[in-house]
Amino acid sequence: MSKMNALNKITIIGLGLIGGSLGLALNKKGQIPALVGYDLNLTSVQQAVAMRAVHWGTMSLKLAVEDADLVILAVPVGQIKNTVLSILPFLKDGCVFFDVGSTKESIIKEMSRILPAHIAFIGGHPMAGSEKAGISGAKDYLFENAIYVITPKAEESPENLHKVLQVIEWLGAKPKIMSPEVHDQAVAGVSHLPYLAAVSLVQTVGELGHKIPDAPLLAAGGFRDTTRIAGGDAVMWRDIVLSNQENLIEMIDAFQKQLDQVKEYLIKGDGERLEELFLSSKNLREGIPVSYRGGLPQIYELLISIPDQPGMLSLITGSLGAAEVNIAEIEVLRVRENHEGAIRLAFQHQSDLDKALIILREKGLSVSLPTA
Ligand SMILES: NC(=O)c1ccc[n+]([C@@H]2O[C@H](COP(=O)([O-])OP(=O)(O)OC[C@H]3O[C@@H](n4cnc5c(N)ncnc54)[C@H](O)[C@@H]3O)[C@@H](O)[C@H]2O)c1
Ligand SMILES: O=C(O)C(=O)C[C@]1(C(=O)O)C=C[C@@H](O)C=C1
Repeated sequence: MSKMNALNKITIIGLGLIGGSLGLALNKKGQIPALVGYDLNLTSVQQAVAMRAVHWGTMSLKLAVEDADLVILAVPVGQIKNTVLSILPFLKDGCVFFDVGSTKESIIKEMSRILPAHIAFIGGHPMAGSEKAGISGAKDYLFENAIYVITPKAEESPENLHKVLQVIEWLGAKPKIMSPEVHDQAVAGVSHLPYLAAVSLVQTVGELGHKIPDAPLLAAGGFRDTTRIAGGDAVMWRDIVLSNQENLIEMIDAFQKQLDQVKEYLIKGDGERLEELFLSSKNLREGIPVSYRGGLPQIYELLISIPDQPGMLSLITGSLGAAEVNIAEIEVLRVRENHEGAIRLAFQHQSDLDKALIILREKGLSVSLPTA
């Protein structure tokens, strides 16, 4: 990067899940002389410094942003405009704003109304996250392999574009340039509708719980997987859905049509059509790239069938631990009394998976690799 384009000071405004994760990843990369954080909440600033998500933090906006080459806005969508207005007086010429907001069209329009010509705004949206709000959930690997959408103006300077592309590269993410309008239509379907569907599912089961108090007790993996995102922050999601109203209403109509279709097949008892629909959905879902796991790095998995007897878990973890095989994730599946259960293990490296296969089979365990 030439001196003119240097990123000597980057400031992150909003040190929550996304701001904290950005800071952790950028700090780990070690390329930025000054990585500074600001948040309305003092505890978040203190935590960010303690976790080394920033080099230093402050509750003074002026100190935070003066001399910054890039200001990353990681606040809820509804806070972006006011935050930008309060920062503007302290910025040096040539500073670039880069946001992470989940919607783009309304933000970009607002920015073109309020920003002077010498301050650039490049819209961004990392397609990775979690339902955990706040810096405690921040992870340095959150954006690895994730798509990072940017929505620059057609006339944006190559120098400014280069700055945000450099940051995306440091995060290990994959940049994708889109128009704000197309981005918002796409995320209405792949991100915002799933959140509303999860909310509606949770509410439906909540109501069922009034009639059958034990029903929520029976909720297993299927319910948990399809509703995880409903645990997200209410204010963040309120801002997101309100800033993508029209696209989302269209998506809700499309979703309702799908539900009506299934309902019609059910009423008619049309097994053939239902099977066709389920098969086509299975195929469509399998067509979604698997190397990308919502921002998590590639992992290598295996499944172990285990008899229902004490000590199985410690046998597995103990024998892998003794061979210094590092387990990244462990999940106990389908364990019912007097039945075989299964354990899923995940590793960060293919070499760990290979070693684990040998060790566990030597212990007489039935180990398999999951199908795609
Ligand atoms: N959570 C996700 O999965 C996800 C993924 C991609 C993008 N985003 C977007 O990232 C942004 C941040 O989301 P998050 O999940 O990190 O939320 P979060 O609640 O974890 O963090 C937001 C942080 O911003 C701070 N904040 C709020 N208003 C502020 C203001 N006016 N000035 C300074 N700090 C302020 C809060 O104190 C908090 O620390 C949102 O715009 C969201 O749409 C979220
Ligand atoms: O929770 C996750 O795994 C996410 O990826 C969060 C998620 C999404 O589901 O689309 C939610 C909102 C964001 O704007 C981007 C990502």
